[in-house]
Amino acid sequence: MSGISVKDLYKTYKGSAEPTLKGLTFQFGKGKIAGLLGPNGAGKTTTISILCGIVRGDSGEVIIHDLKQQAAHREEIKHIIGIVPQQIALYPQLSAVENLTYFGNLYGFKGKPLQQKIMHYLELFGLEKSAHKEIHKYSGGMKRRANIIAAILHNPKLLVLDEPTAGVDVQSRSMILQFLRDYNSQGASILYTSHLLEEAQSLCEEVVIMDAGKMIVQGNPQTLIHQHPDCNNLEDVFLHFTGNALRD
Ligand SMILES: Nc1ncnc2c1ncn2[C@@H]1O[C@H](COP(=O)(O)OP(=O)(O)OP(=O)(O)O)[C@@H](O)[C@H]1O
Repeated sequence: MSGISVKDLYKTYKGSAEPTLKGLTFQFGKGKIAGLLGPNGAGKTTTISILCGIVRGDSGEVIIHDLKQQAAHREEIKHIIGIVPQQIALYPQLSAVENLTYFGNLYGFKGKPLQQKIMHYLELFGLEKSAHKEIHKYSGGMKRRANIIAAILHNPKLLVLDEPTAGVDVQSRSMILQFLRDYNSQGASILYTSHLLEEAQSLCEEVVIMDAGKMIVQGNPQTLIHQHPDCNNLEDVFLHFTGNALRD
Protein backbone atom coordinates (compact mmCIF):
# COMPACT_ATOMS: atom_id res chain seq x y z
CA MET A 1 0.00 0.00 0.00
CA SER A 2 1.13 3.45 -0.83
CA GLY A 3 2.36 5.69 1.96
CA ILE A 4 2.85 8.72 -0.26
CA SER A 5 1.83 9.03 -3.87
CA VAL A 6 2.49 12.16 -5.93
CA LYS A 7 1.16 12.21 -9.46
CA ASP A 8 1.80 14.86 -12.12
CA LEU A 9 2.12 17.68 -9.60
CA TYR A 10 2.46 21.25 -10.89
CA LYS A 11 3.08 24.41 -8.91
CA THR A 12 3.88 27.95 -10.02
CA TYR A 13 4.27 30.53 -7.24
CA LYS A 14 2.45 33.82 -7.67
CA GLY A 15 4.68 36.26 -9.54
CA SER A 16 7.06 33.53 -10.78
CA ALA A 17 7.53 33.12 -14.52
CA GLU A 18 8.74 29.52 -14.18
CA PRO A 19 6.87 26.63 -12.52
CA THR A 20 8.61 25.22 -9.45
CA LEU A 21 7.05 21.76 -9.92
CA LYS A 22 6.61 20.45 -13.46
CA GLY A 23 4.72 17.19 -13.42
CA LEU A 24 6.43 15.68 -10.37
CA THR A 25 5.57 12.00 -9.88
CA PHE A 26 6.82 9.49 -7.31
CA GLN A 27 5.64 6.94 -4.74
CA PHE A 28 6.90 5.74 -1.38
CA GLY A 29 5.56 2.66 0.39
CA LYS A 30 4.15 2.72 3.92
CA GLY A 31 6.60 2.07 6.74
CA LYS A 32 9.68 3.14 4.75
CA ILE A 33 12.40 5.65 5.52
CA ALA A 34 12.42 7.67 2.31
CA GLY A 35 14.61 10.51 1.11
CA LEU A 36 13.64 13.38 -1.17
CA LEU A 37 16.91 14.62 -2.63
CA GLY A 38 17.87 17.30 -5.12
CA PRO A 39 20.05 20.37 -5.68
CA ASN A 40 19.15 23.80 -4.26
CA GLY A 41 15.91 25.04 -5.78
CA ALA A 42 14.85 21.59 -7.05
CA GLY A 43 11.49 21.97 -5.30
CA LYS A 44 11.90 19.69 -2.26
CA THR A 45 10.46 22.10 0.32
CA THR A 46 7.63 23.02 -2.04
CA THR A 47 6.81 19.33 -2.49
CA ILE A 48 6.83 18.68 1.26
CA SER A 49 4.68 21.76 1.88
CA ILE A 50 2.08 20.51 -0.62
CA LEU A 51 2.18 16.99 0.87
CA CYS A 52 1.47 18.43 4.30
CA GLY A 53 -1.29 20.76 3.09
CA ILE A 54 0.60 23.98 3.88
CA VAL A 55 0.86 25.04 0.20
CA ARG A 56 -1.62 24.23 -2.57
CA GLY A 57 -0.47 22.58 -5.78
CA ASP A 58 -1.95 23.94 -9.02
CA SER A 59 -2.78 20.51 -10.43
CA GLY A 60 -1.94 16.86 -9.91
CA GLU A 61 -2.77 14.38 -7.18
CA VAL A 62 -1.27 13.78 -3.75
CA ILE A 63 -2.27 10.77 -1.64
CA ILE A 64 -1.10 10.37 1.97
CA HIS A 65 -1.71 6.98 3.59
CA ASP A 66 -4.58 6.28 1.17
CA LEU A 67 -6.19 9.71 1.67
CA LYS A 68 -6.31 12.29 -1.10
CA GLN A 69 -4.78 15.60 0.01
CA GLN A 70 -7.89 17.78 -0.32
CA ALA A 71 -10.05 19.93 1.95
CA ALA A 72 -12.30 17.03 3.02
CA HIS A 73 -9.31 15.05 4.38
CA ARG A 74 -7.18 17.90 5.71
CA GLU A 75 -8.03 17.34 9.41
CA GLU A 76 -7.48 13.58 9.16
CA ILE A 77 -4.18 14.05 7.33
CA LYS A 78 -3.09 16.64 9.93
CA HIS A 79 -3.27 13.89 12.57
CA ILE A 80 -1.40 11.37 10.40
CA ILE A 81 1.52 13.69 9.61
CA GLY A 82 4.13 15.24 11.87
CA ILE A 83 6.01 18.08 10.20
CA VAL A 84 9.51 19.20 11.13
CA PRO A 85 10.14 22.34 9.05
CA GLN A 86 13.58 23.59 8.01
CA GLN A 87 13.19 26.73 10.13
CA ILE A 88 12.79 26.25 13.88
CA ALA A 89 9.06 26.58 14.54
CA LEU A 90 9.22 27.26 18.29
CA TYR A 91 8.53 30.42 20.31
CA PRO A 92 12.01 31.68 21.31
CA GLN A 93 10.86 33.45 24.50
CA LEU A 94 9.10 30.34 25.85
CA SER A 95 10.77 27.32 27.47
CA ALA A 96 10.77 23.88 25.85
CA VAL A 97 8.04 22.69 28.22
CA GLU A 98 5.90 25.77 27.49
CA ASN A 99 6.37 25.36 23.73
CA LEU A 100 5.63 21.64 23.81
CA THR A 101 2.59 22.10 26.06
CA TYR A 102 1.25 24.60 23.52
CA PHE A 103 1.82 22.21 20.57
CA GLY A 104 0.37 19.27 22.53
CA ASN A 105 -2.76 21.32 23.33
CA LEU A 106 -3.20 22.06 19.61
CA TYR A 107 -3.63 18.31 19.08
CA GLY A 108 -6.04 17.99 22.00
CA PHE A 109 -3.56 16.54 24.54
CA LYS A 110 -3.75 18.00 28.04
CA GLY A 111 -2.82 17.67 31.71
CA LYS A 112 -0.65 14.99 33.27
CA PRO A 113 -0.54 12.59 30.29
CA LEU A 114 0.78 15.40 28.09
CA GLN A 115 3.34 16.51 30.71
CA GLN A 116 4.55 12.90 31.10
CA LYS A 117 4.90 12.57 27.36
CA ILE A 118 6.82 15.85 27.12
CA MET A 119 9.21 14.79 29.89
CA HIS A 120 9.67 11.36 28.26
CA TYR A 121 10.69 12.96 24.96
CA LEU A 122 12.84 15.65 26.59
CA GLU A 123 14.79 12.85 28.28
CA LEU A 124 14.97 10.79 25.08
CA PHE A 125 16.36 13.81 23.23
CA GLY A 126 18.79 14.72 26.05
CA LEU A 127 17.01 17.98 26.89
CA GLU A 128 15.64 17.23 30.35
CA LYS A 129 18.12 19.55 32.11
CA SER A 130 17.05 22.41 29.84
CA ALA A 131 13.33 21.69 30.02
CA HIS A 132 12.55 25.08 31.57
CA LYS A 133 15.16 27.10 29.68
CA GLU A 134 13.93 29.57 27.04
CA ILE A 135 14.41 28.28 23.50
CA HIS A 136 16.49 31.32 22.45
CA LYS A 137 19.12 30.16 24.95
CA TYR A 138 19.35 26.73 23.26
CA SER A 139 22.19 25.77 20.92
CA GLY A 140 21.37 25.00 17.26
CA GLY A 141 21.38 21.25 17.89
CA MET A 142 19.13 21.59 20.96
CA LYS A 143 16.64 23.71 18.97
CA ARG A 144 16.55 21.08 16.22
CA ARG A 145 15.90 18.30 18.74
CA ALA A 146 13.13 20.30 20.45
CA ASN A 147 11.65 21.08 17.01
CA ILE A 148 11.36 17.33 16.34
CA ILE A 149 9.60 16.71 19.67
CA ALA A 150 6.98 19.33 18.74
CA ALA A 151 6.16 17.27 15.63
CA ILE A 152 5.80 13.86 17.32
CA LEU A 153 3.65 14.57 20.38
CA HIS A 154 0.55 13.30 18.52
CA ASN A 155 2.30 10.03 17.44
CA PRO A 156 2.16 10.70 13.69
CA LYS A 157 2.24 7.67 11.41
CA LEU A 158 4.17 9.71 8.86
CA LEU A 159 6.99 11.99 9.97
CA VAL A 160 8.12 14.55 7.38
CA LEU A 161 11.39 16.37 8.07
CA ASP A 162 12.98 19.12 5.98
CA GLU A 163 16.77 18.96 6.44
CA PRO A 164 16.60 17.91 10.12
CA THR A 165 20.35 17.41 10.39
CA ALA A 166 21.54 20.55 8.58
CA GLY A 167 24.05 22.54 10.60
CA VAL A 168 24.01 20.39 13.75
CA ASP A 169 27.03 18.79 15.44
CA VAL A 170 27.96 15.13 15.08
CA GLN A 171 26.42 14.16 18.44
CA SER A 172 23.03 15.76 17.73
CA ARG A 173 23.04 14.35 14.21
CA SER A 174 23.78 10.85 15.42
CA MET A 175 21.03 11.12 18.07
CA ILE A 176 18.48 12.40 15.53
CA LEU A 177 19.29 9.63 13.03
CA GLN A 178 19.03 6.95 15.72
CA PHE A 179 15.67 8.38 16.76
CA LEU A 180 14.42 8.26 13.14
CA ARG A 181 15.47 4.59 12.85
CA ASP A 182 13.76 3.73 16.16
CA TYR A 183 10.59 5.66 15.27
CA ASN A 184 10.47 3.87 11.92
CA SER A 185 10.97 0.49 13.58
CA GLN A 186 7.77 1.15 15.56
CA GLY A 187 5.90 1.21 12.24
CA ALA A 188 5.97 4.88 11.20
CA SER A 189 6.87 6.10 7.73
CA ILE A 190 9.57 8.75 7.45
CA LEU A 191 10.16 11.20 4.62
CA TYR A 192 13.13 13.49 4.89
CA THR A 193 15.16 15.86 2.76
CA SER A 194 18.89 16.33 3.02
CA HIS A 195 21.92 17.50 1.09
CA LEU A 196 24.03 15.00 3.05
CA LEU A 197 24.11 12.12 0.61
CA GLU A 198 26.28 9.80 2.68
CA GLU A 199 23.70 10.15 5.45
CA ALA A 200 20.78 9.55 3.05
CA GLN A 201 22.55 6.50 1.61
CA SER A 202 22.84 4.85 5.02
CA LEU A 203 19.44 5.95 6.36
CA CYS A 204 17.01 5.59 3.46
CA GLU A 205 15.49 2.45 2.00
CA GLU A 206 14.19 4.46 -0.93
CA VAL A 207 15.22 7.80 -2.45
CA VAL A 208 13.80 10.12 -5.07
CA ILE A 209 16.27 12.42 -6.80
CA MET A 210 14.47 15.43 -8.22
CA ASP A 211 15.73 18.39 -10.20
CA ALA A 212 14.03 21.48 -11.62
CA GLY A 213 10.63 20.32 -10.40
CA LYS A 214 10.72 16.81 -11.85
CA MET A 215 11.55 13.34 -10.63
CA ILE A 216 14.84 12.25 -12.20
CA VAL A 217 15.26 8.81 -10.68
CA GLN A 218 13.83 6.75 -7.82
CA GLY A 219 15.10 3.61 -6.13
CA ASN A 220 16.90 1.92 -3.28
CA PRO A 221 20.31 3.64 -2.80
CA GLN A 222 22.34 0.40 -3.09
CA THR A 223 20.38 -0.71 -6.16
CA LEU A 224 20.94 2.66 -7.85
CA ILE A 225 24.67 2.48 -7.09
CA HIS A 226 24.92 -1.06 -8.53
CA GLN A 227 22.93 -0.07 -11.62
CA HIS A 228 25.55 2.55 -12.52
CA PRO A 229 29.02 0.98 -12.73
CA ASP A 230 30.66 4.43 -12.80
CA CYS A 231 29.12 5.22 -9.38
CA ASN A 232 30.61 4.19 -6.02
CA ASN A 233 28.08 5.88 -3.78
CA LEU A 234 24.84 7.86 -3.75
CA GLU A 235 26.68 11.14 -4.29
CA ASP A 236 28.08 9.74 -7.56
CA VAL A 237 24.56 8.68 -8.59
CA PHE A 238 23.27 12.15 -7.68
CA LEU A 239 25.93 13.88 -9.79
CA HIS A 240 25.41 11.36 -12.60
CA PHE A 241 21.76 12.42 -12.86
CA THR A 242 21.89 16.11 -11.91
CA GLY A 243 25.26 17.12 -13.42
CA ASN A 244 27.89 19.53 -12.12
CA ALA A 245 26.32 22.84 -13.11
CA LEU A 246 25.88 25.22 -10.15
CA ARG A 247 22.32 26.23 -9.25
CA ASP A 248 21.13 29.75 -8.53
N1 LIG B 1 6.99 31.27 -1.45
C1 LIG B 1 7.63 31.28 -2.62
N2 LIG B 1 7.38 32.25 -3.55
C2 LIG B 1 8.02 32.26 -4.73
N3 LIG B 1 8.95 31.36 -5.10
C3 LIG B 1 9.25 30.40 -4.23
C4 LIG B 1 8.61 30.30 -2.94
N4 LIG B 1 9.12 29.21 -2.29
C5 LIG B 1 10.03 28.65 -3.13
N5 LIG B 1 10.10 29.37 -4.28
C6 LIG B 1 10.96 29.04 -5.42
O1 LIG B 1 10.72 27.71 -5.82
C7 LIG B 1 11.95 27.06 -6.18
C8 LIG B 1 12.11 25.80 -5.37
O2 LIG B 1 12.27 26.13 -4.00
P1 LIG B 1 12.25 25.03 -2.85
O3 LIG B 1 12.55 25.75 -1.57
O4 LIG B 1 11.02 24.24 -2.95
O5 LIG B 1 13.50 24.13 -3.29
P2 LIG B 1 14.42 23.17 -2.43
O6 LIG B 1 14.71 22.01 -3.33
O7 LIG B 1 13.79 22.88 -1.12
O8 LIG B 1 15.73 24.02 -2.26
P3 LIG B 1 16.86 24.04 -1.10
O9 LIG B 1 17.65 22.79 -1.24
O10 LIG B 1 17.66 25.25 -1.44
O11 LIG B 1 16.15 24.16 0.24
C9 LIG B 1 13.06 28.08 -5.95
O12 LIG B 1 13.38 28.69 -7.19
C10 LIG B 1 12.44 29.08 -5.02
O13 LIG B 1 12.97 30.37 -5.22
